[in-house]
Amino acid sequence: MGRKFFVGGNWKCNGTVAEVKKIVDVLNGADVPSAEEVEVVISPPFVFLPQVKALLRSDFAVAAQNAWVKKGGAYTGEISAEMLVNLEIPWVILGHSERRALLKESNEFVADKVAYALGQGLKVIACIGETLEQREAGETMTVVSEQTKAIADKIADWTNVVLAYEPVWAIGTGKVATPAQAQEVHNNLRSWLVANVSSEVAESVRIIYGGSVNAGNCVELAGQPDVDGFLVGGASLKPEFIDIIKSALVKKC
Ligand SMILES: O=C(CO)COP(=O)(O)O
Repeated sequence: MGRKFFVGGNWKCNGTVAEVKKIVDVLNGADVPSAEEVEVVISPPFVFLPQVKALLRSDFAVAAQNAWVKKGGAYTGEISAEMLVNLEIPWVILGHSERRALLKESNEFVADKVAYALGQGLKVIACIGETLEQREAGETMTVVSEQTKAIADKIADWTNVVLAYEPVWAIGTGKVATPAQAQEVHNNLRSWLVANVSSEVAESVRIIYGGSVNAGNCVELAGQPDVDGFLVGGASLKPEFIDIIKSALVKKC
């Protein structure tokens, strides 16, 4: 097996130069499992990416929170995948539910972004997840498999993809999915990948969970066999993010 535990910190639209320095200082001083045991990726807003990249310890990587769907040009306000590559930013988060909901990014648009970013050599954290209404209507698997299918239809190689299952009802709400709820969806996603992509991809792709992860709930979630890590929002701005990184050690038990 050997899926390396993955912990991403999505800072969303937060931070000042001084706050960024403070968070990076905490990360740089932390005693965490080695890069063999956990892959840590920090995702500040675009404007802070060069600052974070310059200051951050070398065993942690950085990610952008978005990228334009094709080659740059006359797209005011957008940031292209080529620019991220030029700045040596290795990762990008795509399809976050906040962008899907607020900026009306469709499954197809997100999939086009994933395909384009991969084609430029970026590694992608691709986000999927259902709303509360969809969960209550029993549509969770339909929704997440449609989101995943849109991506699967447009990419041939999953090596540089991490799939982030982030139920919308759990994001920023303090209402975390139970370990059983997360495990069920992750396991179903793996079965979907077996049936629709390949058993090799199903076995090797990391499926991480996001939505109100904190120091208090991360260990139990990390203990689930199909939870390969986390995408953390609010808690990634706080020192407790270190404890979340350390939950990687649960996999060794
Ligand atoms: O959206 C998320 C990470 O991308 C999760 O956010 P919270 O951890 O703040 O719920």
